[in-house]
This record gives sequence, structure tokens and C-alpha cells, in this order.
Amino acid sequence: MPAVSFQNVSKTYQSARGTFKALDGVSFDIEPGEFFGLLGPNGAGKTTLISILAGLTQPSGGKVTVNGHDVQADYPSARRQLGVVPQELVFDPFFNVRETLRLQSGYFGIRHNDAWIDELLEGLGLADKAQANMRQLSGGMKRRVLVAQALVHRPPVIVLDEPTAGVDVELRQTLWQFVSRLNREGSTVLLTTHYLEEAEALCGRIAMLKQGRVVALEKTSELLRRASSNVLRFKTDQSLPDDLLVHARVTGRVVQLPAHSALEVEQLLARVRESGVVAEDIEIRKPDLEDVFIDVMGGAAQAAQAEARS
Ligand SMILES: Nc1ncnc2c1ncn2[C@@H]1O[C@H](COP(=O)(O)OP(=O)(O)OP(=O)(O)O)[C@@H](O)[C@H]1O
Repeated sequence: MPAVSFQNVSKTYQSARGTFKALDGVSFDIEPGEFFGLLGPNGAGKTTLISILAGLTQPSGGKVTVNGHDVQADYPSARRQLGVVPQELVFDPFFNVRETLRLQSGYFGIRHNDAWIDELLEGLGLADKAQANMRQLSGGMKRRVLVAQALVHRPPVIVLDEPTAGVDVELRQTLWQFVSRLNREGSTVLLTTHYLEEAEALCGRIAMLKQGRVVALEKTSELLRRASSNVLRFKTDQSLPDDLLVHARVTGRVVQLPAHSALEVEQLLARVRESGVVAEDIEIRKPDLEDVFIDVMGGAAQAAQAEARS
């Protein structure tokens, strides 16, 4: 039985400007013990899909199960299987950290949970903050409590929605060490993130969403292997001619261009020189998940345009 199963899930929002399809026939399964990444650009539908999984949003169609429990028909059982770390920081400011975690345990009907609460505090670098009042904590510390709160009932499926947006390196490392440990011990993890290098390092399998549809669903290693080209990378102070610019990923002085062969590298460099651009620190590297992401999203956009034209 899959840990999570999305079966033809759709979601249409009604607004003043009419109807909007945020999810359109999303189907995939996550197997027990997987570390699974859900990626997509802003507005692709990731948070909507997770809200449906968590029982916070009603789908317009389709079905979602967690360890066999339907998130709508059997919400309490499905919810018990899930530990959801939401994007926003929402807390009752009157409690301290330990009280907050005891309260959350009580919500799941769990008493005498202090041994596990201590383990969570330790694992998430909160041990010295157990007595601190929630309103005294920094944003990063609050986020750690949010993670601990999601895990108090030892859920077999952990859902992390952009857990590292705007958090410092130390918290990222603490979080990933702890979540990876839980994954090694058998927990299933579903992660959404905009940090593609994190997804590449952590996720065994990845689904990419674009405009509410799954446009890639593959093992991470397979996605990287299938990437069609290597990347020519150099630095320059000048702007590229338009014919190169359309294919380039430009970040400040750094220019990256896909190159399928040694001949293409030579041709690209010749074109760079010919246009008067001075390239420094030239290198050729293997594609990373960001290259694949851009490739898939661009390809999906072209396919959608072709479909619209036909
Ligand atoms: N309550 C709502 N009413 C109307 N439209 C909504 C509502 N919630 C989300 N949307 C729209 O649905 C689309 C998908 O939003 P969603 O938040 O799921 O995307 P996302 O992939 O999580 O994006 P991000 O990476 O920015 O968090 C967006 O276009 C958004 O504007």
C-alpha cells in the first residue's frame, strides 16, 4: 500500500474573475520510506495539493489517501498518519516550548510524551529553549518548534512545505540531519522546496508540477541522467547577444549555456568572441537539478503553447 496516493486530484477556485484550475488531474503515489520532492514554480499548485492532503482544502475531484485512509471520508485516521510542517508561523504566545508540545500531544490524545518531546528538542537544537516562552523566540527557533509540533505524535508520513524558506544555514543543517534520520528509521517524507540543490541532495524521487499538472515524475538520478546536455559556464561583464541570451541562465556575471557536444561548446565560444563578449573562468560542468527543472518547465511551456495552437 502506498504511504500517500493522489488519484486524479483536481481543484478549481472560484474568484471574482471567474474560475481558476489550480490542480488538473494530479495522480502519483509515494511509497513507504521514500524521501519525495514536490517541485514547481510559484503558483504551480504545490501548497494546494498539500492542503488537500492535510484535509485543510476540499478537492474539486479525485481522491487522496494516507496509508490507505481517505483524507476526506476518514479524516481523523488520515490526519493521525501525517505530520505537516506548514509554511506560516502560527503559535499561541502564552505557552513555553515544552507546554506547546505537550498541548499538541494532548490534541492527539497522547499523554506522558516527555521522552519523545525531549528527543525532538534535542534533535532540533531546542534543548536549552524548553522553558522559553514562544513569544521570546527568534523566527528560526519558532520554526524549529513548528517542526517539533508536527512530529509529536510520531507520524509515519512527514510533510514539509517550504521548511527552509528564509532560514539560516545552521537551522537547515539541523533540520535535514534530523529529518534524514527519521527517514532512515522508516518515515516517509514529502518535501516542497524552491531550493533545488536541497531537493537534489535529499530526494530519491521527484514530481514536478506546472500549472496544476504533473510534468515530470522520476527518480532524481534518472532525471539528472536524462538531462540532455552539459553546461558551458563563464563570467562576463558584457551583455550577451540575443541569440545566445534566449538559451542562457544568467546570474549576475555568471552565464550558463546548455551544450550538447564538444563541437557545440566551440561554436558557442566562437559566437561569444565574435559578439565582442569577453568570457572569463570558462568551465564545462555536468547538469544539476536546476538545469533539469528549467528544461522541463520550458519544455512544458512549449508543449502547452503547441496544444493551445492546435
Ligand atoms: N483560495 C484561493 N482562491 C483563489 N485562488 C487560489 C487560492 N489559493 C491558491 N490559489 C491559486 O492557485 C494557484 C496555485 O497556488 P499554490 O499556492 O498551490 O501554488 P504553489 O505551487 O504552492 O506556489 P508557491 O511556490 O508560490 O507557494 C495560484 O495561482 C494561486 O493564486
